[in-house]
Amino acid sequence: MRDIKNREDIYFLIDNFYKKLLSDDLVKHFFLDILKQNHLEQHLQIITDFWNGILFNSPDYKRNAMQPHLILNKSKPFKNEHFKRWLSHFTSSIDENFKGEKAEMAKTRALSIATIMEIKMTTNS
Ligand code: HEM
Repeated sequence: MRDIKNREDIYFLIDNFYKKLLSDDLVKHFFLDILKQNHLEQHLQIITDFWNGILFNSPDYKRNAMQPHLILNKSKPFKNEHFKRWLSHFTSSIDENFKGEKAEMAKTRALSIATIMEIKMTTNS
């Protein structure tokens, strides 16, 4: 198995990750608006840009990743079990396909951002 090496690999990873999220009854309700509006492809590209920035310092993602979650949390509360499931799908999507320094970096960063996100949600709601 090889490491994540470019944007194409990240897209492959994210596409795989979202297949797991969208077929999981515990978390799929968060994504229904995206599906309803037919925005899945656009969303996957945004998430790919985000990770391309984290792993390869690409400047393409210039938005605020925290904001849409804080807004969504008001109508669809995020609980610890959702974060745990999100992280487990993210981690398994990586482990099933990639191995190496970037693969480890992605898992570590996902855990730290998810932890911060969860804290922000419980202090803002
Ligand atoms: C329970 C866990 C999570 C769920 C259910 C979730 C769900 C979502 C949903 C539904 C959106 C679209 C929001 C919108 O456009 O209105 C979104 C956007 C996004 N999420 Fe998450 N998310 C979770 C955790 C995370 C974590 C931990 C990260 C980062 C490591 C992350 C990164 C992003 C990014 C970059 C966007 C795009 C924001 C933008 O529009 O610029 N998410 N997420």
